[in-house]
Amino acid sequence: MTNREILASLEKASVIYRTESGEGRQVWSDVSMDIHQGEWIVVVGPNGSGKSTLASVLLGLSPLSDGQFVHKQNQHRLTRGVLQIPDAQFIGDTVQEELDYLPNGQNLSTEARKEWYIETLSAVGLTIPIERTLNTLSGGQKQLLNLAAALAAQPKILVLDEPTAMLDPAARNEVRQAVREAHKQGTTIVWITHRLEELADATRVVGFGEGRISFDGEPRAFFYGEGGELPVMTPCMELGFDPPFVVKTAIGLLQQGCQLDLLPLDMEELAKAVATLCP
Ligand SMILES: Nc1ncnc2c1ncn2[C@@H]1O[C@H](COP(=O)(O)OP(=O)(O)OP(=O)(O)O)[C@@H](O)[C@H]1O
Repeated sequence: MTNREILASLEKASVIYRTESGEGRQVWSDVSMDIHQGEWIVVVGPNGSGKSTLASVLLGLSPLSDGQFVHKQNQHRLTRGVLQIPDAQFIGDTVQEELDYLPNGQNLSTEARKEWYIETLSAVGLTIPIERTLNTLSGGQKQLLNLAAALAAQPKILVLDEPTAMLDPAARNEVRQAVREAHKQGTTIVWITHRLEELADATRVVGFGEGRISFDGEPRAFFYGEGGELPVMTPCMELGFDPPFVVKTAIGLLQQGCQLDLLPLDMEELAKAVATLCP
């Protein structure tokens, strides 16, 4: 797929969660994947298929029951992220305390640190006073604060578990922009989502089905299949997802016998593909 440096690898990894009654419940089996420097991996799959377990494993929160998680770098420096339940990640009581736990601001003068708080928060579009207590923030603000802290820690791999789930369209856009910026600076992205439009930036799609990786490849192959034939059942459909409008339109055109130079992933590409059909 790529010859870039491997930052971390899962090798035949399994996870068993213990239920309250003490029984073991296997939720992951035989999961293998390499995460390469500079990738933007979007992880999709139905509810309960094991996507959040990937976030927990990468962030060092869920131990493996079998297999290995191999990484050269200290895990704390390697991965940072945003979990689905924002409160689970807070350490401090106020916004300021939350940011003070990060090593980055600790050696700054008082003046420079004030600037740093503002910069860190504004990277995700937050303008809240740093004195605010965390329990007075909305769910979306908490999610953004966690993202701000994760970005400020400058991890090698940024792990995002449905980071836009509680956000309005403007805040979703802020998140997308902030993550794009981090990716441009070299951060590797692992983005878990149910929103297929969030595949737009992906270099690779990993699809989970029932605790196993059922697809691992490029976004175009995810949406249109790999055979180069008229798609009937694609990896996207096999995972139970309704393809986005752009993909459905392109498949409809192919079914009508149109030859498309490019299988489009977004509206701009669809417009270009349709334009080539016009005399
Ligand atoms: N702490 C836990 N203890 C027991 N079972 C768990 C625990 N966390 C997750 N599970 C189970 O593991 C399976 C995979 O869960 P996971 O949260 O990884 O799925 P998911 O794909 O992220 O789901 P969703 O899209 O609903 O967030 C599910 O069946 C879930 O019920």
